[in-house]
Amino acid sequence: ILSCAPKNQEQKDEATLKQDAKMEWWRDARFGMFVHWGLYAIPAGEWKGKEIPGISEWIMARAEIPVKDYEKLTEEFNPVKYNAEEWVKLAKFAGMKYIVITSKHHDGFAMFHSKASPYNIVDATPFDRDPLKELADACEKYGIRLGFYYSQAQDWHEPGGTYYNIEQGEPHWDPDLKREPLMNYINGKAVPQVKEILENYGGLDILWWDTPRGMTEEAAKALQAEVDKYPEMLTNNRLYRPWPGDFSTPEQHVPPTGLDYDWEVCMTMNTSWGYKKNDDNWKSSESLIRMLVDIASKGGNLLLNVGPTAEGLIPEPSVERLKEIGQWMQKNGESVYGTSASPFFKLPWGRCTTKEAESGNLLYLHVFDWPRDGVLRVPGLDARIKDVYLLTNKKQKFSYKFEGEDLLIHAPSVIFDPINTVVVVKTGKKM
Ligand SMILES: C[C@@H]1O[C@@H](Oc2ccc([N+](=O)[O-])cc2)[C@@H](O)[C@H](O)[C@@H]1O
Repeated sequence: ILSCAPKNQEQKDEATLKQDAKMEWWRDARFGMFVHWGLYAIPAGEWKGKEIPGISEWIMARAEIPVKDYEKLTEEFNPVKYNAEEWVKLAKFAGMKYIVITSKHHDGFAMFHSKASPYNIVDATPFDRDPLKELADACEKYGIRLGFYYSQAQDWHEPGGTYYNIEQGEPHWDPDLKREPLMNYINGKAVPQVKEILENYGGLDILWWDTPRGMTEEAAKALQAEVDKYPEMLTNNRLYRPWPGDFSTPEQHVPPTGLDYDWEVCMTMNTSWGYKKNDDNWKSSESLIRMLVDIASKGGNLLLNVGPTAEGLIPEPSVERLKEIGQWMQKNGESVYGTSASPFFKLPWGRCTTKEAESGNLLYLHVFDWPRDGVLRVPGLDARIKDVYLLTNKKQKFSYKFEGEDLLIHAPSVIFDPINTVVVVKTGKKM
């Protein structure tokens, strides 16, 4: 018998209640936009006319491009079609509640105005605007929370920065980049830049570190000291392997049974995070909607990625999918936002999310495939049923009966949403 009543407050200790308060907006949000944007959008997966395999934001490493050659990309980076409000409005229409953008990725280039390093978009390119300042203003205007991704360890531009095979003692691919101790880079660039992004953009809601490769406790402590000045800001689990942060970050996969702490899946819509012109391995909007519901039914968040072009435009296939996701979320968002995980282990026809209602609970049954016999079986539901209706048309009621502990819902012949039909079961306390 599954009681879907959440653990009551008094059982929770002080620290847990504090963390719950800190995580509440994020847990309710469930859905955010990840943005990988930088110099790598220019080569877009090709170098000297050759297709470079793998994710495009790693082209400098994959193609072993010397720093002085990669730096030349700054001369032609001028995203004049960039319109922060367009991005934010698109995210908002899709039903996303927060945006996390790459302020600096592993290539070391800052997508914000940085006094700590001249290798930044305002001082090193013809584009004399700070795109992250404009994004922060647009997020403020449209009520979207904002986070910055910052590659704290890997920095392929700096002598002290780490790189992917440093832990194996391999040399950096650019022999001209004389190695220096990590703390030179941490104290000389990373800490000053983290100060800048935490102070100069209206206060961030999330700092999304990546990756702990080559990090030391000393370096992590130096960076964490800056974060501690913003106790309400969330951070992920990628600063320093032993430190969990506020949430974990499964990459490109959904944990089969969820995780028993806060977690957020980051996922591409195609294969590469950064813009890659020949990467057309696009996931369908149907699979992306069902993925969001699957993740919410297991108590997690989805951070869905876009890789804008060097002109500053979100690729059309991404725009199309975000609009289709938005059409579904406009009608069914109630069954995702502010919900908790399913009380059921596995449901043959779909997924379930729950929400506490004034006098009982709401079960949102997400029907991916309606049973051919027209009967929806909800196994082992120990609750008094108050109502069963279609989320998108509350007047559309469903008849039901119990067969033992299983609730059987009978579906009259109505047009269902082939992507995902949400049937709401309102339960009350057992008499
Ligand atoms: C979101 C992605 O994050 C990292 O890639 C990772 C990081 C961690 C794992 N991991 O822990 O499996 C895998 C890829 C980055 O290297 C990549 O470019 C992108 O930004």
